[in-house]
Amino acid sequence: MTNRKFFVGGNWKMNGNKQSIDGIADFLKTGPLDPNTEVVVSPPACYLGYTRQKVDPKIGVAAQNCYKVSSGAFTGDISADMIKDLGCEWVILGHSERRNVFGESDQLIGEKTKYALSKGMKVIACIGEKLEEREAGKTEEVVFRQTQAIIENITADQWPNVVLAYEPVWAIGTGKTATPEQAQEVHEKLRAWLAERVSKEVAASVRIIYGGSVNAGNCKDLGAKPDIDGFLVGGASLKPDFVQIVNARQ
Ligand SMILES: O=C(COP(=O)(O)O)NO
Repeated sequence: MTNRKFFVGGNWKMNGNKQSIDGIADFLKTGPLDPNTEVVVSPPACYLGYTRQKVDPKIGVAAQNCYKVSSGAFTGDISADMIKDLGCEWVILGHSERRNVFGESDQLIGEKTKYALSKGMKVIACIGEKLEEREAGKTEEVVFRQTQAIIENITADQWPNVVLAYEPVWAIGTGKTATPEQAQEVHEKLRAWLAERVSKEVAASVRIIYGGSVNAGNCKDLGAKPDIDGFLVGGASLKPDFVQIVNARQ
């Protein structure tokens, strides 16, 4: 295996309440969690402070989005400064639901990435093709285009604060998980592309994690692939099975 620390994120999306967060905090405390896995959970913005207080300090807390400036007339949005003010250091950017439900462009996601990193945040940057794009043989074209808009906003010293999440849209919330071979193929090609476009060092060190219907039953086979450095888990991160996913490499 590589020297990239295995990384498992739990994207709770627009789900939960204080009582359910208490339950998640409890099963995470019980674990036991593999100490060799970096764990980050991501609640809805209104529960960032509560979650930060409730979960073990060793577990990171991520916002599910943020805007591209520190403050101003942007009703309904939040900034990296506010996320940090709540003691949270991570933010997920470019999730396919932000792209396809809320219309976020590659350019906006790139600007958000630049801003969040400039404020010292750690970023989980999401990419992934739609089913029709895969069926049209455009997976690489789409993934490379999306990643280009992200990497051009990252300076060399900021790369340790970046995790890339490949989340094929057709696998998200559908139960149609990419096979370990399908996911490995994209991760391997993306890493080779990064070696050309950024550097061999960045390509070798950046974590590329997979998201899309990961569960306790498929996480070990996925996690055994050399270029799959972890997961960004949706539905299964709300349940105690999440502990098994965190421990996929054990
Ligand atoms: O969107 C996802 C994946 O969601 P699911 O695990 O529910 O497919 N991660 O950010």
